[in-house]
Amino acid sequence: MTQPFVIAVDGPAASGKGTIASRLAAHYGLPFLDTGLLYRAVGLDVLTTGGDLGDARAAEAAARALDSGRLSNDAALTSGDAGEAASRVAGYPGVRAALLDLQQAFAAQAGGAVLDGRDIGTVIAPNAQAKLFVTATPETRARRRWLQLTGRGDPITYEAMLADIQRRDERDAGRGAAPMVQADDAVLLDTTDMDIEAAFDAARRIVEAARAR
Ligand SMILES: Nc1ncnc2c1ncn2[C@@H]1O[C@H](COP(=O)(O)OP(=O)(O)OP(=O)(O)O)[C@@H](O)[C@H]1O
Ligand SMILES: Nc1ccn([C@@H]2O[C@H](COP(=O)(O)O)[C@@H](O)[C@H]2O)c(=O)n1
Repeated sequence: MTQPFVIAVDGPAASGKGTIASRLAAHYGLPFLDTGLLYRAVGLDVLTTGGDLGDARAAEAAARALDSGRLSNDAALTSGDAGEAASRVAGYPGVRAALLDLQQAFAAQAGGAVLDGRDIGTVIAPNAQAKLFVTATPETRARRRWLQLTGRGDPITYEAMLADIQRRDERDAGRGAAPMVQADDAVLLDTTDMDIEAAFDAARRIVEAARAR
């Protein structure tokens, strides 16, 4: 890939966007940022310092103080609690503003980048050359996340997982600040009936079509 190339991958929780995005990054030799980890880290920081997720100022302060270098290899960030905390703090415009420069700088790297999240194609990298909106039914996503979490010992039930996914979808799509929405120029990829291999192949074809434009 000779020209800078930005691939924006958005979609709801557990749709498989991170799996697809990291595989696209490896395939094209591009750096990858899972932007959900930023919001998860902020949410966890509020909780671990005894703060209140309902306190926008505390969340904004945590976002401004965030050390993005600590995002990899922190298993706590992938817990269900971190996901719930992330979606709470992600609704605060001050938190989103504090995390904006870091994400836009990542997207602006020479050569390009792959980012996944909720607002990559709409806010962070509106000029991205390839945009995907990855989705699947809530039941499919809940099952995938339930298998993932129970596989590592989390005792959550499928029913609780589905309720969590539905609550998060509503919050992410319904908030005023950078809501989760498919960008007008994003290609919808419904992975409900696809395994990981088929979903990656479909995503790669979408990116190839965008590169050829
Ligand atoms: N097409 C697929 N078929 C079956 N399982 C899948 C598929 N895609 C992803 N998975 C699995 O579903 C789980 C969630 O996938 P992933 O983490 O990629 O979702 P995500 O959309 O990035 O989630 P998050 O909202 O946490 O960012 C993982 O265990 C992953 O291996
Ligand atoms: N660009 C983004 C990325 C994430 N969020 C919020 O964080 C929560 C956790 O994200 P995961 O991708 O790790 O599930 C998510 O529910 C969003 O509320 C965001 O707002 N913008």
